[in-house]
Amino acid sequence: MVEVNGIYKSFKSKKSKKIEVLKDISFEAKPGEIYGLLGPNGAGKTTSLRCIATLLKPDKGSISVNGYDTLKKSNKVRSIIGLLTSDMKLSGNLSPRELMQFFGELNHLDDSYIKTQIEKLSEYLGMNDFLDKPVQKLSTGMKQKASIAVSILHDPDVIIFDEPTNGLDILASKIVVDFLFDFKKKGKTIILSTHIMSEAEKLCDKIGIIMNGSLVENGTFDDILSKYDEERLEEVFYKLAVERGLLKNV
Ligand SMILES: Nc1ncnc2c1ncn2[C@@H]1O[C@H](COP(=O)(O)OP(=O)(O)OP(=O)(O)O)[C@@H](O)[C@H]1O
Repeated sequence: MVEVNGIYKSFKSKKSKKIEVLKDISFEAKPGEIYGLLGPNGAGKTTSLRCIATLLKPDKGSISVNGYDTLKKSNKVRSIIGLLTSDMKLSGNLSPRELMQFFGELNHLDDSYIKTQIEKLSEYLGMNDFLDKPVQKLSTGMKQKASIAVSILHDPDVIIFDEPTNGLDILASKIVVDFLFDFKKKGKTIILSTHIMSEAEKLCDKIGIIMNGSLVENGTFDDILSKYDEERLEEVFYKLAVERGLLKNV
């Protein structure tokens, strides 16, 4: 369970000007639920996810993960979550197996547990053919699978995935989508960001639409669609963007 309560976050520009990128963001995601954070480029999706994952500290507000406050119990929170971000780009000579071993050791996991998880995840994500190849020789989809395997090696209860299908072809995307459904069935709490509306419609139980750092909608699809009297989320998104001056009404 993840509860985000009224968080604000600002960064300093080069001229020391304060830029507020998150303004009063609140939402929650429960076990067995996929929550999708949607928004245009620069809206604040990654910043929100980084705050939940304890990589950034909100200026105001609070976040709890399975009841643990992300500021007061950050180590505990890190042990509960699996984080996948676009800046986790894998490179170098290590193979997926070696990377999983390395990150497992870094997280103080038991060696026999690491080995069992490597076998299990490799089978599960279809990585057997490239488990021992250097990451730098892998395709984008293969690298993404390896990143996912690394992020969930410790069998986290909460999964935070920033644009998990970014750059993947339709087949590789399907593997990621199937994996997310499977994890949802296992009762995990999943929060993901995307700007692919169709993906959100297919995957998410609840969504939050974030624009210019504010959560402008938060709820189930049906609730949001009926509120705007639309059949497609895309149309709602355009309406909201026009209202906020992000898109011209043509
Ligand atoms: N470390 C930082 N320092 C200064 N500004 C930052 C920093 N990180 C993010 N920002 C700014 O915060 C805003 C929100 O960025 P964020 O990465 O959260 O957006 P996003 O919704 O994930 O966008 P995208 O879809 O393009 O990935 C942007 O204007 C970005 O330039």
